[in-house]
Amino acid sequence: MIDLPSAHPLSARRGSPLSGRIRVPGDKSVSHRALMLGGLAVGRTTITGLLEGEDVLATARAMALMGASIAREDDDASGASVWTVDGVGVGGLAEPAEVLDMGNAGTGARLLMGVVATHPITALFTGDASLRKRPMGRVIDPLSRFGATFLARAGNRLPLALKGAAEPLPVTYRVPVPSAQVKSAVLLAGLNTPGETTVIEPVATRDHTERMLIHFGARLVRRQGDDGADVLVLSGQPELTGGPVRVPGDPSSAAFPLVAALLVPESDLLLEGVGLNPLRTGLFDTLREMGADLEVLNVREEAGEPVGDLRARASALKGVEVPADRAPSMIDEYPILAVAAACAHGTSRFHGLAELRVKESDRLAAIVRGLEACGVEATTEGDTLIVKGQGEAPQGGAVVQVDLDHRIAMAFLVLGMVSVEPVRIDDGRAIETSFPGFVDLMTGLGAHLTTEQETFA
Ligand SMILES: O=C(O)C1=C[C@@H](OP(=O)(O)O)[C@@H](O)[C@H](O)C1
Ligand SMILES: C=C(OP(=O)(O)O)C(=O)O
Repeated sequence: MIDLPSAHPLSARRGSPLSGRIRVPGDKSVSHRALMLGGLAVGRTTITGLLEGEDVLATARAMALMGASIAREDDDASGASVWTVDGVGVGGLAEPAEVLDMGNAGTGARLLMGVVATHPITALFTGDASLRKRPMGRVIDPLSRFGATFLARAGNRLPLALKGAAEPLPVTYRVPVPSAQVKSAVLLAGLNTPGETTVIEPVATRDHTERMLIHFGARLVRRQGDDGADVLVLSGQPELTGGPVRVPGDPSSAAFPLVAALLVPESDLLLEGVGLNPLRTGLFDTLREMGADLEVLNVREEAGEPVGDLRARASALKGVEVPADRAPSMIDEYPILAVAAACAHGTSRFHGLAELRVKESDRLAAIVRGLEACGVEATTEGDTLIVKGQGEAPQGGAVVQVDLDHRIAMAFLVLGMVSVEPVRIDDGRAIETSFPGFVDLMTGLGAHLTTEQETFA
């Protein structure tokens, strides 16, 4: 998306009730990992339902530059994308002859640094203007302990050069911030390291890397440490075996049409095949606490991940208090939760949100700025976000600056679907990173989204 020439403003205003049955695109976290582990496996991995968003395509390009053979096949009978990856085997990555441009993707950049850190190759990493501002010290520190060396811009920012360790040393690392990206970078570095790599995780975060490592045949043991922290022990240099991977619908993407259906009067929406990994479902629990009419149906397991259908019907929501320990299970959902809170009766308080400051944008600041512009009182106290629910439709009538942040973009378009006056975002291009087809999908359900300037009051 960084190559597109000019901004692409979008407006949302009130449309019809949202009804029907939809599938959201594949899970972004699972898609990145499927490409990386498929590329490190022996034999062929066939990925069904891969997210074809910019973030994931950047990972596909990077893995191909290091020797994996990656191809897009015809869609399957249900219309899901099918990709094949012929891997090089753990330790078999080739030095990339070009810079690895990870675009907008923090996950792609940080996890791939983990993979490269224990291969005897040098790779140059960069990204778009958003990714170049994000902190990389959190992976540079543990990956250096394996013997990798880094040359990065001031403040440990991209672009950076990474020289992987020729003779990696096993590491025991206690993750200092609740971050699945940091945990995963260390585990992925442990893959090509002889002996055991140990990650200690005091606060549980999404475990897609662990599940997928086991799915590909790695030996990973999980136990509880004396202080209650999770201890993950990975045996290095396994032979990973390629095979089928089915990517569930992304719960973080499902959140946007789902909250829109709760807020737009008379809506009734079914979202099929949504990933329900318990370390990702904090938003759904929170919305139910707010009074949402939200049902989980037909729960099943696909390729090691729980999946189900979600039915959301328009609901009167009330304010809620969300404790800090729930944040990791819904870390990407606060922008859209804040929009739900803005429409609810009563004040909501969301605690423990420091990590939101280092996402694609400073999301705490972006949420407060956007809500205030739309006539909603919102503020922060330390790492707590406070939103004063209107109990009725917010005023809207603002242009919200997106700063290359897809979740801010989609959240404020949803606000525009219910507010008195339309809401406009200055640039919708970032939506392509995680939710290609968002505008068409929402429009097909009854939402009114347009690029036309004159619809903005
Ligand atoms: O591991 C992952 O796939 C992700 C982890 C989270 O980031 P952090 O690890 O920085 O919390 C999340 O915000 C991101 O969208 C995806
Ligand atoms: C934070 C996100 O992604 P990443 O860190 O991969 O850029 C996100 O998708 O909300």
